[in-house]
Amino acid sequence: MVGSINIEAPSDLKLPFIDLSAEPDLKQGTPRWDSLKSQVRKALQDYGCFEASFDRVSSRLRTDVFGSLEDLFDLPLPTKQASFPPEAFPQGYLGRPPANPFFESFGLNDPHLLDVVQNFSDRLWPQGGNPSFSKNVHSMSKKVSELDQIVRTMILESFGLEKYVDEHMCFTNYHLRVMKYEVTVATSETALDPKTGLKVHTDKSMITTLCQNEVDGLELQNKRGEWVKFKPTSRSSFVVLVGDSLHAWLNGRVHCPDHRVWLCENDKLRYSFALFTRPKADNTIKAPEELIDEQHPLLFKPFTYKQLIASTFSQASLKDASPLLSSFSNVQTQKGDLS
Ligand SMILES: O=C(O)CCC(=O)C(=O)O
Ligand SMILES: [Fe+2]
Repeated sequence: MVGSINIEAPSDLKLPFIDLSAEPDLKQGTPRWDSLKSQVRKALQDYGCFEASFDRVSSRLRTDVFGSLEDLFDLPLPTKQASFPPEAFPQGYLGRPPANPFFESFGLNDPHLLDVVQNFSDRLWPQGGNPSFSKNVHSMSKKVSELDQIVRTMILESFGLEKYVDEHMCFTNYHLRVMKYEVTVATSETALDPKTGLKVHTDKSMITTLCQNEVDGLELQNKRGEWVKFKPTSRSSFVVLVGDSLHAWLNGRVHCPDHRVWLCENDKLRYSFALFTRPKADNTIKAPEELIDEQHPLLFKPFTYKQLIASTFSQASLKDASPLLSSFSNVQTQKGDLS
């Protein structure tokens, strides 16, 4: 929820760092798995997020993905705009919000499926697509979806909810958003802070898994209200964060962090890649009975993801947010809105 924004907050706090590398042997039931799942639970209770190292994504793939994103955003504006019809929203080119002309993004559903990414690339590069773009973005999305599934399995196990793991995996789908942030000097016409990136928001997803090029800027608020600047421990890591849907499904057991992007390096472009694990639109988010008792009364009446998005939309301040941001990111969802 939006609190007062303390820009001068101490910046020496770090996100918890959890090594989810496959080696040595990341298997359910091993002592390493059990120790990692406790770390994940603790991080999500305190911060609602953590930095994950995940060696299934090589540094080569990561470099290639960000190269592909540069190719994508460098396409001529009419090509980007014509790539998807407006009714495909939130897929395709999402433009530059009037309130923040230094930010642009694309969306794509099911990016872990190769034919979906190939179709996207055929639309953007009509002369034969862009095979390396498709290969890189598909491969990254697939591996990040594996990271999401490891994390969700750990979360459910850590709350004694292992019987719901299969159901949980079928309950959701994936949406990719890729973003470019330009840093520029504010002018009197734009009256924007030059460091504006992305306003404070919570994600509506279950889980969001993020990575960025070498330009930092993400800041997150822990449960004590302290802002933590994300300063990666490893340049090849990911940020895993809890969205409103998981917060509600776990009946408030984990923190759902407000976060924003606040650019500090004035001469560099920032690119980010975010895989949102979202409930399917008509699925009902209802906390399992194991998490409801006298000490933990039900916090949210059951709601569908579609209702969550609609409720967010209805509160949107459309004058200063793009349709994308107002529907998916930049408007807060108070507990009461869902009840
Ligand atoms: O670019 C980033 O690092 C964060 C993006 C984000 O918070 C979002 O798209 O919801
Ligand atoms: Fe976000």
